Amino acid sequence: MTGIKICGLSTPETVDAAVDAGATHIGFVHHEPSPRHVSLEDAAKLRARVPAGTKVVLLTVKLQPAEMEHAYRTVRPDIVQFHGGETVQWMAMVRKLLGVETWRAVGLQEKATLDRSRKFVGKVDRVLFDAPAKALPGGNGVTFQWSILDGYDHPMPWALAGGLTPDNVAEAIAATGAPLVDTSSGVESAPGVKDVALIRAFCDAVRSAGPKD
Ligand SMILES: O=C(O)c1ccccc1NCC(=O)[C@H](O)[C@H](O)COP(=O)(O)O
Repeated sequence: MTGIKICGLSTPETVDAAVDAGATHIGFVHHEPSPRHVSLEDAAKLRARVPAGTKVVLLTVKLQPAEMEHAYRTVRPDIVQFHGGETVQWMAMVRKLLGVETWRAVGLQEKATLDRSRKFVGKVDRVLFDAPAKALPGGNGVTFQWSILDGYDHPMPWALAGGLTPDNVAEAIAATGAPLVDTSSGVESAPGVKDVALIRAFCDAVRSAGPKD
């Protein structure tokens, strides 16, 4: 089955709705400029609601080493997602020292970026192909040209993000074969305000797209 990450959740009701709808991953954004920002303390409380079968992803943007460790120990996510141009060495160090799964977002505008993303093989556990950063590093609700991924022989686990909605996610899966899809803005009624009906519709649309390898 295609994995589903619902990102930028910030209330108990929407966390529960995403879990009930069948999300495989729940994302918490810890980045103050974002309308989806949650404090580490709130993220820890929300995290406690998530059952063991659903993975918790903590999004961070260029934290200092001590901040990163504090964030990890407070929230205890299953996965840390990097969104701020962190170096390969830094991400590999976090993965090793904290023993946590790590993902790296890659903004895709051209094929050459795909080739450059090969440097993450063996350094992080998954790359998340997203639209290029705008005002925010992520969560901008913008799609990128999925055809950039045509014929690409993925050398490591990956996920698709960027402007995915209940209306376009089945087409995105068919076009790219994404093993895991991620949405944030596409299941919101306003920036930072998640909509339970849209979360359910997104998860249903992914399932309707059928199983993927
Ligand atoms: O969502 C945010 O506000 C955000 C802020 C800072 C760094 C990353 C952020 N989101 C990262 C995600 O994984 C989003 O789900 C991904 O970029 C897709 O977002 P969208 O295009 O809105 O579906």
